[in-house]
Amino acid sequence: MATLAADASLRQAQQQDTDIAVSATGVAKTYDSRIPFTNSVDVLDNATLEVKCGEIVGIMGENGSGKSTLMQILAGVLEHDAGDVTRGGTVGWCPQEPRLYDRLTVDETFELFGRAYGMADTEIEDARGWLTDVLDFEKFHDRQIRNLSGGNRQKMNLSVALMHQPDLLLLDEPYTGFDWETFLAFWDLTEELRERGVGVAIISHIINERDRFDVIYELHDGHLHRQEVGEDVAVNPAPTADGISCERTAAFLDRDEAAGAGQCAVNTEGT
Ligand SMILES: Nc1ncnc2c1ncn2[C@@H]1O[C@H](COP(=O)(O)OP(=O)(O)OP(=O)(O)O)[C@@H](O)[C@H]1O
Repeated sequence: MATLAADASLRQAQQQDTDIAVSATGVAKTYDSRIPFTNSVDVLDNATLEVKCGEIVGIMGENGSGKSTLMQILAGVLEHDAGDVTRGGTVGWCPQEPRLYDRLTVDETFELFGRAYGMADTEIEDARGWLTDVLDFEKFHDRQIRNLSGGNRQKMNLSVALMHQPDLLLLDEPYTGFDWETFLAFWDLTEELRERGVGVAIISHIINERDRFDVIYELHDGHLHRQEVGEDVAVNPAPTADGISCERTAAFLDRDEAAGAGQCAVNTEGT
C-alpha cells in the first residue's frame, strides 16, 4: 500500500515536471565592469519565474530593468551568477537585436538555420511554407535579408525561432515593425502554439496586451513580481506604451543539448 502511494506520488511529481517549459529559481546576475573606475551593474537579484507548457507568460518592466538579460539566461546563452534554470525541452529564442546574415536570401536563411537545427530538407521546406504563409512574406523568398523592410526582416527573425517547433519560445519584443494584420497573425500563431503545448514567454511593453497573457511577471529592482492576469494589481513601474514597435531576431541553442532534455508533449500534427 505504501509502495502504491509512493508510486502515485512519484508519477504526480513526474507529471508536474513535464508541465514545466522553463523554470528559474533565485537567479542573480551582475555585469562586472571591465573598465577601471566604472561600476558593475546589478541586474537580477533572486529572480524566480516559471513558464508551463501551454502557457503564455508576459515579462514587463521599464527600460533597463533587465528583461533581455533574464531572457538570455532562460535561453541558456548568458551565464548567471546564482540560482537555477531548468528547461523542459527544445528552445526557440528571438533576441531583441537582429542576428541574421544580411547577404543570405529568405530561402537561404531558412536552409541555414534549418540545417543547424538538424532538420531534414522536407521539414525545412514545410516550415518555410508554413511560416511565410502565416506571416505573409512568401513573395520575398529570394530577397536578401539586407534588402527586406524592417517588418519583413522581423518576420524572418521570428520564423527562425519557430521553424524547428520548439517546446519553449522566448520572444524579446517580437513584433517590431509589424503592421496590424501581421500583429494579429502573430497572436493567432501564438495561440495555436499554446494549444499545441508550447510554453511561450514574451517581453512586451504594450499595456493593452495584458489580457492576452496567462501570467505576467513585472521586473523591478532585480525582482520578478508575479501577477495572474485578472488580478487587479497596479503596475509598478508603469510600462511604456510604445505601440507596436520593438525589435527582435532569432538564434538557436545547441540542439543536441536542448533535445536531450526534451520533455514537453508538443503536438505537431497539421503543420
Ligand atoms: N553586456 C552588458 N554589460 C554591461 N551592462 C549590461 C550589458 N547588457 C545589459 N547591461 C545593462 O544591464 C541592465 C539591463 O539591461 P537589459 O537589456 O537586460 O534591460 P531591458 O529591461 O531588456 O531593457 P529594454 O526595455 O530597454 O530593452 C541595463 O542597465 C544595461 O545597461
